[in-house]
Amino acid sequence: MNRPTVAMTVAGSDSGGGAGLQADLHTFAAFGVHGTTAVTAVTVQNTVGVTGVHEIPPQIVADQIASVVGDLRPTAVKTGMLASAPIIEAIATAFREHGIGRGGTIPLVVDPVCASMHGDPLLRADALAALRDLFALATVVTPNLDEAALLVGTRDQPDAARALLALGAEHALVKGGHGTGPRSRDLLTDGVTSWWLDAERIETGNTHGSGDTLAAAIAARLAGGDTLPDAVAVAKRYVTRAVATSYSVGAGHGPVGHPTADDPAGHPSPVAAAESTSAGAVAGAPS
Ligand SMILES: Nc1ncnc2c1ncn2[C@@H]1O[C@H](COP(=O)(O)OP(=O)(O)O)[C@@H](O)[C@H]1O
Ligand SMILES: Cc1ncc(COP(=O)(O)O)c(N)n1
Repeated sequence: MNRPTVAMTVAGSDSGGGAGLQADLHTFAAFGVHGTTAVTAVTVQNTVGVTGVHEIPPQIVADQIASVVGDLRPTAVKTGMLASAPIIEAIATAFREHGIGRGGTIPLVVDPVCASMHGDPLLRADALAALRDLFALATVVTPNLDEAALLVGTRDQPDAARALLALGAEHALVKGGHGTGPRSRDLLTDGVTSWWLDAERIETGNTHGSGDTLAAAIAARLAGGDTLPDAVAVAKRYVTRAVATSYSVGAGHGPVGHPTADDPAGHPSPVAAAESTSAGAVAGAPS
């Protein structure tokens, strides 16, 4: 019997279905990956904003991780909304115990979610230090420009990336979705090689869940065995299609779409430097 590739998201629930673990599961499904979850918080959320947060007890979050890893054996993990310092600390301990992240065998994508696109907080203000500590386990950390400013004090992509690597992340992917100009450029670096992942900026207010979708797509590809730069190149192409297929629902910001991926996880199609260059990425020294 064929067994599917398995990935796990450690994230919050968005009752509006556009972001959080709902976006992650849509993304995993689009890549043909079986998605599993450890829920950190339940948000009361729609397309207009977040009006409530219920945090899950830290031990229950850790137990979900142990339960899933012990049975379904995910081959990549991503994190999204983590809510509080005690939850982050319980997750970090569970990750170390189960070989998730640097020093282990299971790659880890840390999307350092701090607020919703409406500006509603999704992380307690006193949890920033715990979140920074988690970066030492990350195969890649994927802040947007606002999160980069909050976490490392700069919106300059190369400067932010360097600061994130100094905190222990193996790779930094500083996203440019919140920038200005006709292109939406993300910077990936491991400190030696850097890649600008460049795509057209699509004119739409419906980008709810774009960051979650990018990070989940990276995790889906890592779960299928891609290298990190290959996974990011495929994921960037995917999120551009996701934004292009976004739609209006509700009165506020609609979600990105989740079209079937061109490159399902588990079916390697190496993209590395050569092909990602043709997709708009440029490899070179950090600048
Ligand atoms: N309007 C857009 N057109 C094309 N790509 C976009 C657009 N907005 C965001 N992206 C891309 O979606 C991904 C998520 O970016 P960003 O919006 O910065 O993160 P977040 O959702 O965490 O705030 C990035 O790859 C970014 O370049
Ligand atoms: C539970 C949860 N997780 C993550 C986000 C971030 O998504 P966005 O930046 O698109 O609002 C969110 N709004 N809700």
